[in-house]
Amino acid sequence: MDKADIGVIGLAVMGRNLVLNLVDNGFCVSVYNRTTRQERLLQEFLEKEAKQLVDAKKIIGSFDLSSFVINIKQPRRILLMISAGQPIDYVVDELTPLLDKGDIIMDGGNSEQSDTTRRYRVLRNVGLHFMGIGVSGGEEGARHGPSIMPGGSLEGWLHTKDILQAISAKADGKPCCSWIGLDISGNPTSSEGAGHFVKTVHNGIGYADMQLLAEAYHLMRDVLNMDLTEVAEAFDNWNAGNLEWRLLENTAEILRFKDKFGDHLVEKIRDAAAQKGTGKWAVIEAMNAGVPATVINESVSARFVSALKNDRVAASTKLVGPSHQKFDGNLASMVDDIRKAVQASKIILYAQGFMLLQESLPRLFGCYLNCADLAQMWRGGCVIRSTFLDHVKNAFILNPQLKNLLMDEYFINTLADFQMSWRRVIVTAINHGIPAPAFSAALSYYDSFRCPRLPANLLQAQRDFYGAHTFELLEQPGVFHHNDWNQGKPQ
Ligand SMILES: NC(=O)C1=CN([C@@H]2O[C@H](COP(=O)(O)OP(=O)(O)OC[C@H]3O[C@@H](n4cnc5c(N)ncnc54)[C@H](OP(=O)(O)O)[C@@H]3O)[C@@H](O)[C@H]2O)C=CC1
Ligand SMILES: O=C(CO)[C@H](O)[C@H](O)COP(=O)(O)O
Repeated sequence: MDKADIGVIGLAVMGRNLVLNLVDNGFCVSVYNRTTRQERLLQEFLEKEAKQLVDAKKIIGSFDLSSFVINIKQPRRILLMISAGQPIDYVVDELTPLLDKGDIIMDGGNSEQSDTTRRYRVLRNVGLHFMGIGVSGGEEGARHGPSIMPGGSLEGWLHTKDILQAISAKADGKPCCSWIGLDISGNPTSSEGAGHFVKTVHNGIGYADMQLLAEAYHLMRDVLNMDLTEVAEAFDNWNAGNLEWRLLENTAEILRFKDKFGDHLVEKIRDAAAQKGTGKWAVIEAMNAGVPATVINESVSARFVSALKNDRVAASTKLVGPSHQKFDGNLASMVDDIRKAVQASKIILYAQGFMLLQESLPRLFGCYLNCADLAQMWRGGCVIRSTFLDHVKNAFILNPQLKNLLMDEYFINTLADFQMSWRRVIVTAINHGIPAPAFSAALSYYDSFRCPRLPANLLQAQRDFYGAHTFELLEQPGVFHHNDWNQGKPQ
């Protein structure tokens, strides 16, 4: 029997679909799932999904790790699609003695960038190439073409590029998978945990994309009193307009979905959002980097607040909001204002996300990012894909040194056009006592960023008052002063 081109460990939702995708693309795959559920999962996979393939012989199942390894061509390319965290260390520890120098291990899960950097370094010392590759697109993406964000060992990439680009999504005929990590001259370089960091920020952006649509739905349902089918229609119209956005399309489908009782299922789902950690990691890194990623921050916090379901229900009987008012404006024009609030907030979100990436890659991994290439990578396959990314890509093509997307002409003009709608939406939300944390955080950032004189002079004076932390004068930047604010009086 021919040896496999690649091995995949982990046959849950992502792993099994990636295997099918690999076979569709002509690759022969060695597959393995660990002991506990191994027999059932592997047997089930081999007998059901794999059998339906035209070329089922291209899947070689193994019930032990050493046969799995022996069945792969050298240098071996092994993709881990298992739960992030300790399982990766367990499997890497088991695999390492079975491998030869020059073999490649790719972690396709949602691992934390610092873990990936640690594993990359340990494995490099024993002659193995480790790559952290962010994979996005869920089940459908894995099956038909995900967005893939590979980082880590450059040599590993040279041996896996053809496979990863073949199975990735394509946008405008180009693969949504290219190397993360450039040196100062723009040449590819090894990048430790950079691929997983990019995936983390991608997920943070995903949390905020979802939150913006959730806020739009909340306002339409509870202020505009729209039926969910009408909300779905509005989302479809936005999607058909200039906001072609997969999440919008999926959200409209969710809103329209009725259960066997003829009720909208979404209204029966407990309003307490879960999270596995990637959004939070993005916020933590933004804090470490000193980059204001306020829209992601509010989106992560909104999930935390939602999870306080019992406390919120109790508070709702005690804490008072504005008295109920009927919306007396023009419904169609408020729906359009909400669309513009979503789009304007999205611009702020992506400006913050790209700033976080540009600031963090050199600091954390000693490498740089081609932002236009990344926008292309996110253009297909992944959960945040939308035509909006074309504008992001164009902005970075026009100016590869662009530090903040808000300084791009297209975004300057769009924000100028949309800002009054955005303000009206937030005022309406406030007057009706409806939370709009992501819309509001985005607008506050916009107003702060365009404000030439913030009240931070007072913060500096306060710091100096209580802690002699010093301040600069407008006329003497770089020179630090301390003032005796209470002029010797005891405090
Ligand atoms: N689901 C999604 O939409 C997406 C998921 N991801 C990421 O991809 C990875 C895989 O996700 P998904 O397919 O959903 O599966 P899960 O995250 O549910 O992981 C299940 C797989 O991990 C294996 N596993 C768990 N613990 C161990 C261990 N200690 N040793 C060996 N194997 C172990 C399981 O084996 P067993 O069957 O024996 O329990 C199973 O194959 C995760 O990191 C996830 O965050 C990325 C993008 C999208
Ligand atoms: O990685 C993913 C998509 O690319 C995950 O599906 C998604 O982000 C899950 O995250 P959470 O459970 O925190 O909402």
